[in-house]
Amino acid sequence: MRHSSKVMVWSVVLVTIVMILFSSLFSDTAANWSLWIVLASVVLVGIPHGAIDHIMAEKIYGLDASWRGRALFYGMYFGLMILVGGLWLIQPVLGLLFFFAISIYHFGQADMEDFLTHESSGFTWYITRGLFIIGLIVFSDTTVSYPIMAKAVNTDAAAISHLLPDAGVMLSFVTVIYGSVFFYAWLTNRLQNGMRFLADSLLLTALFLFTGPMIGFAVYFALWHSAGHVFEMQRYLGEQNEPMSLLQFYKSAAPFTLISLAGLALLAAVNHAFGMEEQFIALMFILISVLTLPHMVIVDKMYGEAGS
Ligand SMILES: CC1=C(/C=C/C(C)=C/C=C/C(C)=C/C=O)C(C)(C)CCC1
Ligand SMILES: [Fe+2]
Repeated sequence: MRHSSKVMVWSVVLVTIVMILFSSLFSDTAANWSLWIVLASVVLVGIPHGAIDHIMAEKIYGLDASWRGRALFYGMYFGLMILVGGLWLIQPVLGLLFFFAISIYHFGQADMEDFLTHESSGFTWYITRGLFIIGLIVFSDTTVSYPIMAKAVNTDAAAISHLLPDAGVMLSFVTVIYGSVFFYAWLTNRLQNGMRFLADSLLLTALFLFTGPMIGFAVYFALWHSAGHVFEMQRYLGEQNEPMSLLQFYKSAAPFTLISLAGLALLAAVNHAFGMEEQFIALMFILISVLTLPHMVIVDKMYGEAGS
């Protein structure tokens, strides 16, 4: 997690601990609220963090404000969205696997920004970190995660649990891989802020084990991934002598956030009309995946440019 100040870091720790206590002490209420907590995370921070991609792209690719520059960006962005949407339509299982693959890379890349020394090239560490996060999301409570994944690929949860090894085995497996790979990274001086990385990993593990995939994801996505990302973009723009305040960030993010939310509302309305409320989270899941690929491409370029 990269955050701009100590106060931010401690606020994230505090919120995480409060959510862990809330889920443990009031587990029924937490379960009832979890969909709303995910929605709040996605709407208030998750979608806005991707909704300034057009501004980032302008800087990163040096696109000018000409029609040609704009057409290039939106053509690329929507083209990639349609590609992912098409994959979901034609081969939902591949759509799901592809989404997990890009989530692993994208989550891992953003998370490791603060913890890798400059000499180490990132890919292995990104993938290891991302695998751990997705492992926690998928296997921390499969009674919650499997039905959502099943809906997205038109099957039932039993089929998924039949296909995959036991969740406890999978969790231990990803934890052992994560632990050993990063122990090696630490031994070979590829890790910096090692103690903070350890604390960060333990806190995230506790978060998912105590709160499950929904609240765990909501907290991670808003406070680790998206907030960290916003600070990273602020740093990048600051280096380009174009500092961006938080208010400016939300203003710039407003148009595409609202368009995405309108899309989500449309999906919800169509679903409601067909009496398929429980599909909603699966649809939101697919919507996020469609938005993630172009976003990932731009963010990857940003990290490459920042040269970290
Ligand atoms: C499996 C699973 C989930 C996974 C969500 C993922 C994988 C989101 C990735 C988002 C990305 C990469 C955003 C980029 O900025 C949910 C919805 C928490 C619900 C429980 C089951
Ligand atoms: Fe992101």
